[in-house]
Amino acid sequence: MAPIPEAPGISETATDNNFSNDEARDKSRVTIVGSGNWGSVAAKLIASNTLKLTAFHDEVRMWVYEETLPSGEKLTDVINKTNENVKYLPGIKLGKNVVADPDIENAVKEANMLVFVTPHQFMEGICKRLVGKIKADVEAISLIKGMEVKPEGPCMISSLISQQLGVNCCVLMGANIANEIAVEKFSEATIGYRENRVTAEKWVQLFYTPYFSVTAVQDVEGVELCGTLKNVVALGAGFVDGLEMGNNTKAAIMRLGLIEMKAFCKLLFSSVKDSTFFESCGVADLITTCLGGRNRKVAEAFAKNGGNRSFDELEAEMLQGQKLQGVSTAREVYEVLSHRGWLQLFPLLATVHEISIGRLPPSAIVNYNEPKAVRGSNKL
Ligand SMILES: NC(=O)C1=CN([C@@H]2O[C@H](COP(=O)(O)OP(=O)(O)OC[C@H]3O[C@@H](n4cnc5c(N)ncnc54)[C@H](O)[C@@H]3O)[C@@H](O)[C@H]2O)C=CC1
Ligand SMILES: O=C(CO)COP(=O)(O)O
Repeated sequence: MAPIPEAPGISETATDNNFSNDEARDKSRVTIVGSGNWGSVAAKLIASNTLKLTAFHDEVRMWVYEETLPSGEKLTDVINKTNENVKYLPGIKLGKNVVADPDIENAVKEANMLVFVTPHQFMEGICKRLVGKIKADVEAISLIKGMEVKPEGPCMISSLISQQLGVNCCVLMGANIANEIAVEKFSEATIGYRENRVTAEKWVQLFYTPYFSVTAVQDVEGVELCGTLKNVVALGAGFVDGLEMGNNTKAAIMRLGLIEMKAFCKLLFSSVKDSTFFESCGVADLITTCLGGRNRKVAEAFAKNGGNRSFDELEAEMLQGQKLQGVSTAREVYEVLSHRGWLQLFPLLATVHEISIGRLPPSAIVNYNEPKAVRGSNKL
């Protein structure tokens, strides 16, 4: 699939004030559900484009899971006063057209386009709260890296959104460490869409900037599973760093991880395309997360402490409210592997989970005496 031409209409510069009532009614309203580190950067990207593009209302609403700051002020009030998310993205102006809203129902009720970007463990509850509260023809996109495991099998977050809310849901994943994009360092991203290319093009328009290059591919499952699984491999990379095993070992983990990611994707969804692994959502996200992500960082500390301090404890201490996705994803992937009798086929993904729950020591990430991981992964 050829990339969609870069951000059609990106140079248009009209604002809401230039339009008649009819034209204003045709414009899409965007709401972001989530306001963490990546959620806030997504707000900045989108808000810079809604000001420029005639297809969108200027205002971008951002639902904030309300909390009280040490100063005693509400986070939402501070964001609206300073135009900064002082807790999750300090020092970065979001754009004056971003409005923080602690009331989720109010935040979504006028939206035509919903951008979901919360840690994946909160999405089931959020979807339940949104049933019957959104417009009938809403388009959604998920930036969330993770999945749920139900008795009937794994459920990707985009499917959860589609099923619970009855909406079409694209995904956007990629080598996107939020703090780097926040300071406008160049990154690429991949949008996965199911059938509607026109909608995918609208999402490309909404996100694209000269420093954020977005390509759309027709492979929702492949894009979303790559973004989800690389967080598990990144824990493995972090264990290697914590044990000071060096770059060659880390490269081996990334290579074996990519093989298992691809095999897992294809076993779950035969439609997943080989080419997706070469998009930003595939190999590039794997590399950046294994080099500079939060999952890597906390896993490094876990291994340095010999597995004696839990991930929950380290997450709370090191991330100040930001959330890891890899540990719960490793558990969810492990559940799928055990349930389907695939544990032997995915030694790296399985071992990461067993280390993270303390069943194996961090050094098991490369078990030289019993090189099962290497043999098993190469068979896939
Ligand atoms: N930060 C990054 O560099 C990137 C993150 N992502 C993905 O984006 C998703 C969201 O991550 P971030 O925006 O970084 O979030 P984060 O980890 O920075 O922040 C945690 C967020 O969860 C909220 N929260 C806490 N308790 C909650 C509850 N009970 N219900 C609802 N929300 C609650 C907090 O208010 C905060 O907004 C994740 O799936 C992550 O993997 C994807 C690409 C890059
Ligand atoms: O998904 C990410 C980069 O694309 C961020 O990964 P971490 O959550 O490990 O920081």
